[in-house]
Amino acid sequence: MSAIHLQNLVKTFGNFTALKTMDLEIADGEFMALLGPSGCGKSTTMNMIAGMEEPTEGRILFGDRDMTGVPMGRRGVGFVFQNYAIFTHMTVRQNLAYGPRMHGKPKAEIDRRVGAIAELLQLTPLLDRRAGRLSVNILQRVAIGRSAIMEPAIFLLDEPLSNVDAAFRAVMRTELKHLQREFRQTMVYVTHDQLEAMTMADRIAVMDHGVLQQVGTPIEVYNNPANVFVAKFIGAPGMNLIPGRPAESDRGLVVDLGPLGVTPPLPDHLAAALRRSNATVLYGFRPEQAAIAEDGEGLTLPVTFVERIGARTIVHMGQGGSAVKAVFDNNLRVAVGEMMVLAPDAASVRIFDVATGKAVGGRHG
Ligand SMILES: Nc1ncnc2c1ncn2[C@@H]1O[C@H](COP(=O)(O)OP(=O)(O)OP(=O)(O)O)[C@@H](O)[C@H]1O
Repeated sequence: MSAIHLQNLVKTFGNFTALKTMDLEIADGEFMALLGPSGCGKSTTMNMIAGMEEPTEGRILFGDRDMTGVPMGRRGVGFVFQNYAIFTHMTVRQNLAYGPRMHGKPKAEIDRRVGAIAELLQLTPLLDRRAGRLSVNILQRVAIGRSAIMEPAIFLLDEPLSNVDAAFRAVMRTELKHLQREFRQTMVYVTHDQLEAMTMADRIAVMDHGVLQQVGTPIEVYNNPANVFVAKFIGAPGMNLIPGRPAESDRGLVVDLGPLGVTPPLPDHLAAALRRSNATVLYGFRPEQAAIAEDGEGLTLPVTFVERIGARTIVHMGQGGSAVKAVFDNNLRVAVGEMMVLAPDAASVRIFDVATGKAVGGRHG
């Protein structure tokens, strides 16, 4: 039985539909990220799970219990928002102890829980400091601790790291994952940051414009995006997508990319799927999954920009409206204006139908 089951949820505000039929099952103990750009309906979904909003249509089940219409306070969920809610006149210890105290827990139990959660979130040295004097980073950590200390079976976090600085965010990604494993919680985590989703989540629900686009493990959504939106949104940089037409060659089916040349032959399953249609397609490959073609056979493009980011070099290429990026290590010597011949890794190539935006050829290995 799933811990949370969203059944055909719809949410409208007046005549605006923020969520168009969301159907999602979250397993017990699973870390599920709701990922998508601003305004895609992530928070609306989360607020309905928490009980802050009621769905216009559909049901929300926790286990086999229908929670639709049950007030927030009786759903037994922990909730952490982007903007931490902390009592600034209290110490960190008093903030952490607040929930268990309100629930009438015995002092020894409160002390034990405060000690454990402070240790987990590295707050032990700060326990007797007044919250009002602490940095935003630490306050968000206290806010997470204050919710986590209630040991909720379902823990909802809505962009909890968006106000903290980058270095601290990296630390917190590890700590939150650790926290979730420690307490074996079902965690639903809203973010627009694919790095957060990719590094922490067991599965990711990718959303756009109020529509669930794909649900899968981080590696599934990276390797096998269901459509063009997911292909572009996941990955940094996102997948290269070049318009072209399938064409027969003496070596098998290829894609004619116009001024960029002709691709290497497609793997059999893609060729078979494409032969059935005469569609215009997008030829997709990840910037990390292409090499410089030593034999000179591949997509030929002029270099327009070279970005050197520590260990990686991102080479931007472009011609006739097609922009392509490729990622190499930092040993690459290349200059703007040079022609580059790229050979995408055949097994990683993905094809999308231009008309529907959907991946062609089903799932890949
Ligand atoms: N109470 C409301 N009344 C009217 N429109 C709303 C309301 N709440 C949300 N919306 C609209 O619904 C859409 C989805 O909002 P939601 O907050 O769920 O998006 P989001 O994916 O969480 O984005 P963000 O990260 O920007 O919060 C947005 O267009 C938003 O303006």
